[in-house]
Amino acid sequence: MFLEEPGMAPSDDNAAAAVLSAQGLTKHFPVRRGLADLLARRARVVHAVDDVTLTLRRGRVTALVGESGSGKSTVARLLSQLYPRTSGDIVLHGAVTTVRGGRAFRAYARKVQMIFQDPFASLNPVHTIRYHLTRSLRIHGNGGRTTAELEDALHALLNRVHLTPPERYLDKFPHELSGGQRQRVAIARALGANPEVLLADEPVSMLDVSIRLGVLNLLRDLKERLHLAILYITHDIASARYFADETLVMYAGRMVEGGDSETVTQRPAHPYTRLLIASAPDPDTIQGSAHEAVAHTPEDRAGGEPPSLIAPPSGCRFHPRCPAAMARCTTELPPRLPVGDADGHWAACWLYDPATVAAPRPAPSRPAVTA
Ligand SMILES: Nc1ncnc2c1ncn2[C@@H]1O[C@H](COP(=O)(O)OP(=O)(O)OP(=O)(O)O)[C@@H](O)[C@H]1O
Repeated sequence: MFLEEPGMAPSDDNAAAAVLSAQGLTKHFPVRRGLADLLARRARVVHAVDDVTLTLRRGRVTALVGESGSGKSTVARLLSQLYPRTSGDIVLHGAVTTVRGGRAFRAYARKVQMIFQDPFASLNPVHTIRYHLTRSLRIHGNGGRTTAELEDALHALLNRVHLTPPERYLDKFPHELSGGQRQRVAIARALGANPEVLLADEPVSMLDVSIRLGVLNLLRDLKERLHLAILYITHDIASARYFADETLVMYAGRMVEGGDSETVTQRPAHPYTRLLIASAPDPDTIQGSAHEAVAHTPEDRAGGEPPSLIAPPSGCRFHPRCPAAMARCTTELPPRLPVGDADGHWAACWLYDPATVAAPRPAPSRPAVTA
């Protein structure tokens, strides 16, 4: 059997073991030069991802949350080594790993698999489910030596994603399945590699609301049974609370907050995380307020547009939209600062600098309206 049997609970130590991490991961995309650029002899770049550090652990889901264009998909593509990085390290089981196609990429992909947002586009319409899964099993050396072993492996994959009985699905074409079933096939195909890491880029955002929960529950089941390390990319912070152990928040290419999901979603510290939550209310009200200078008002929710990533704001990239911005936010990049007493909760925000806390409260940069 190439997949681990269910019911093998990992020890706490194993559950927390780091599998894949990013350290200072940075990706700048070159911008095609126009006449003005040529005359000025300048080469501009899109700062899609800057200095992202995160760790994916065995048997844990890490959510990466942020609005459209914040760099989430680029992080996933960097971690899957589909894109070369501008700088920073990707560390797999303690070793810095750089692969550029060929055999090394295949060996890497055996451990790190990606699931894409669109199950309609990710499966080839002219091939059956059997073809897609057989290909994955064979490429990764998990197809067995005989036809019977291959058939067993195919059945195991479909059982694993709860498409049962497998024979009902194996010879179907993608268009004969629903969106949720297709996404399950895409997940099964990823599992054909017997990976340790799943990078799931908005895996449910294109599915009907009614079937999203089923697919998230399946991913959770895989995390628990196969002890997968899962990166769950979403713009829906409420689903991160439900599904992820840890939540990381990105804004304009940078990580701005992180911690266990319950803390980040219920006691958000960074003004941007508060804005995200205010604009996508959780059914349970958000309790507590780490800093009362940030008002939850409709004005705050509507507060402006994400910045240009070609010329991102200096200092904290959120400062032009931030209701609590101070002078230093416009020039100094805030480091990760610990927040409150929840273990591991941090925010890249000067509000949590002990020097700021000790100083007299600054006036907000724009009028705060009391709700
Ligand atoms: N291949 C590319 N070339 C140039 N710019 C790119 C490329 N891919 C992404 N970008 C830019 O990088 C920034 C981050 O994009 P990315 O797709 O990673 O964000 P995202 O948070 O995943 O957004 P979405 O939820 O809409 O997918 C955006 O400004 C985007 O336009």
